[in-house]
Amino acid sequence: MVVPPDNDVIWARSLHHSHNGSPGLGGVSLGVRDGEVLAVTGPRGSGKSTLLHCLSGQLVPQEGEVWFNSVPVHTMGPRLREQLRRDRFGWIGAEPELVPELTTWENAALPLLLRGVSHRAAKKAATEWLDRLDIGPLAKKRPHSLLQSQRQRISVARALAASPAVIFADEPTATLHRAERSQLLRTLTTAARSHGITVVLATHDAEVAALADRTVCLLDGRRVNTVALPAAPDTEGASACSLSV
Ligand SMILES: Nc1ncnc2c1ncn2[C@@H]1O[C@H](COP(=O)(O)OP(=O)(O)OP(=O)(O)O)[C@@H](O)[C@H]1O
Repeated sequence: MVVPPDNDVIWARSLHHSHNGSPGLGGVSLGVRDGEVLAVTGPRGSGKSTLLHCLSGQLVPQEGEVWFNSVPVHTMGPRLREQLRRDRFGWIGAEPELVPELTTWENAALPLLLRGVSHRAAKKAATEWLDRLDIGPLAKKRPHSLLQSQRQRISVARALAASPAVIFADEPTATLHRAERSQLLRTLTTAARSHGITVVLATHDAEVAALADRTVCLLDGRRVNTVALPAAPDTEGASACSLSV
C-alpha cells in the first residue's frame, strides 16, 4: 500500500467516479499541503465539484483513495464521514445554503453548536467573523431579508468560525459581482493563511485562482499540466494552466 506523504493534509490517489454512467473523474491524484490555498480549475463540467465532494467525504469515489491527515476517508462509513465533515472540514458552496428560520449569527454559529460548543462561545466566535466580514450589524437578521452577497458572507463566516482544518470552497463567488467577489475571496484566503487553515477552492475563474498558492487543472475529469507563474504585484500567489494533458 502507498502511504500518503506526512506533510499532505489531504491526499488522493487515482480517483475515478461517474454519475450514472456520465464520467466525472477519470483517475485524479493530488496532495494538498498543510496550510496551502489550492485552486482547482478547469472549464465547466471538468470534474471540479466531483473532486471536492470526494475529497471532503461527501461522496465515496468508485475507485481510488482519499486520506485526511494520514487517515483513510474512502473506507469510512457514513457516520464517521459525517463526523469528520462536521468536526474538521468547512464547506462554502456557490449558494449559501442557510437555515431560513435562524438568524445570521445562529447560521454562522451552527457548526459549533452542532459540535456541542456552548451557546455563548459559539455566538462569540460567529460574531467575531461576522464583524470581520463587515456584516456584524446584521447578526439578528434572517437570511430572507439579506442580499445574496450578505448571505454568502454568512457562509464564509460559518466556515471560518468553526476553525476547521480544511475549507472546501466550490465556486464560492459564482453568484457575486466582481467587487464583492474580490473582497470575499481576499478575506477568506487572508483569514485561512493567518489561521493555518488549508483551502481547496474550485473555480473556473483565473482571477480567483490567482489568489491561491498553487493550481491544479482539470479537463474532462483528468489532471492536465500546471504551470506556476511568478506572483503578480496585486496577488498573493499566482498560477495558470495550460490545457495540454
Ligand atoms: N449528479 C450528477 N448526475 C449526473 N451527472 C453529473 C452529476 N454531477 C456531475 N455530473 C457530470 O459529471 C461531470 C463533471 O461535473 P462536475 O460538476 O464535477 O464539474 P465542474 O467542473 O464542477 O463543473 P461546473 O463548473 O459546471 O460545476 C459533468 O459531465 C457533469 O455533467
